[in-house]
Amino acid sequence: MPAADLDRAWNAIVEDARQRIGDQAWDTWLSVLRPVAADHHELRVRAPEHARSWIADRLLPMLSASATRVMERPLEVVLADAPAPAAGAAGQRGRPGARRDEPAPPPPADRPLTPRYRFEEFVLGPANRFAHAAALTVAENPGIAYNPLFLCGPPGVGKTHLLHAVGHYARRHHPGMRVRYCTAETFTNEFTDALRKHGIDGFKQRYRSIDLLLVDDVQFLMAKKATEEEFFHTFNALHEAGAQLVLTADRIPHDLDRMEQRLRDRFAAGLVAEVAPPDLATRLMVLRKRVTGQAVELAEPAALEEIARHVNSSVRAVEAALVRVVAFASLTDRPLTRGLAQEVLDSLYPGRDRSPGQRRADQPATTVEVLRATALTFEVSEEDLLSRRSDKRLTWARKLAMYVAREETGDSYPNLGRAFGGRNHTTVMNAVRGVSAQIERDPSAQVDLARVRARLAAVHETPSATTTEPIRAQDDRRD
Ligand SMILES: Nc1ncnc2c1ncn2[C@@H]1O[C@H](COP(=O)(O)OP(=O)(O)OP(=O)(O)O)[C@@H](O)[C@H]1O
Repeated sequence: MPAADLDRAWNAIVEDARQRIGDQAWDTWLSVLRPVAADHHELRVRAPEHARSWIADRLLPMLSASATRVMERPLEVVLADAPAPAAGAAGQRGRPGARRDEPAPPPPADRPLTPRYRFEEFVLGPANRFAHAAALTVAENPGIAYNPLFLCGPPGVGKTHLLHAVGHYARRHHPGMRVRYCTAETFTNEFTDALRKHGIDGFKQRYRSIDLLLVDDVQFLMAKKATEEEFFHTFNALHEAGAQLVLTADRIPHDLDRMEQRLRDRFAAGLVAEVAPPDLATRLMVLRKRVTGQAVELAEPAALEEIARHVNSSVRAVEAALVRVVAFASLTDRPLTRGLAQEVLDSLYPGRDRSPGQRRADQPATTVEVLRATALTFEVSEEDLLSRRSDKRLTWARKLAMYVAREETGDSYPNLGRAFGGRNHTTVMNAVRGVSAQIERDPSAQVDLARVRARLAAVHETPSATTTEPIRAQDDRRD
């Protein structure tokens, strides 16, 4: 086939494949494969040396299907013969774009376990007792009791805490055990990177030569076909070798609806333990524990009750409310009383204590309302918030809006990404985590948050109230 025809055919095949597989990992490879020749039955492509076997197993069958569709005849896509290694390069990995004398990068460092996330720090209650018992049993008898253990529930109820606790316990009580903690997002990024840069073998070695694998937020694997498939093989290899897997997700395996059935089945085959939002007594216990740990001066112990009653969605929300109340007391130099807690929380969560009907159904706000409230607070337009403009003040306003939208709507990161101008879910997730950390340590961030919330209350109660005076936000903006 002449070169021009070959290129045209190849572009059409790649386009067909891209539309069907739509996955970052495969997309990476589609862009580095090069067609070299074709006859009536075969189209030969050149692939980077270090990933030939992976491509042959995973990608070529799909490309052959696309080729057959596009060319309207059976056409198999195969690998062209590998070029002979250049003199002096024997044994080196052929990373695309890498200089020959450049050493392969070191494998990514393990994600550390958070020191505080231990069983001893975990407050028990009816909503988490079962999950806690299951996690402890697995930590005591890894690979024997329940495998995998699948912890699931809404945000902020302690799934990550329990996951890390299993890791801490295993490191302390089973010396020599190889433990690895990662998020599903890290797994995805490392996998994509391994494919693109330094070879899949090192990646497999890192994830398969361990005894305990702890993976957070596996819902992020959904709809990423190549990564899902790699995770499936990792899962099987570890399981067959008797290694323990502990996974967390924001829903039960059955509801991971955009994930392959075989992976959902694997997840559900061990023990599924749900964690629910904490009851009042647990919330109060968490607050007491945090206050003791931080030597906070309480003028009235009932202040904690006020916080526990006011905030009931998750332990994370309870902890954040405590931080805000303590910060307010110290900034205004006032004693930490029940009245002060009520005052602060009323401004942060306005309307929560009113009777239904007084406020517009007392329902959570929508993302559109959050955008409007943030735009008014920061005196920018909603288009600016959705745009790619990245000056410091606007970026902070955008991140804050993402954080409030996540808190208010509980919507998924991908959905929020779409609502915020078609951004990637990772951008939203990083923004939410960044803002969450920022408001823990920075009083002016708390003030900004309170102002957006106050504006949101007005926007929410009076949907047309978009022309009210903007509330000025703090001037020292964060990144
Ligand atoms: N029962 C508990 N006892 C003590 N602290 C808790 C408890 N549950 C949650 N926490 C604390 O609440 C915060 C949020 O918990 P964690 O990150 O584990 O939630 P999560 O369920 O994994 O949330 P996400 O799904 O958003 O990742 C952490 O600071 C954690 O230590």
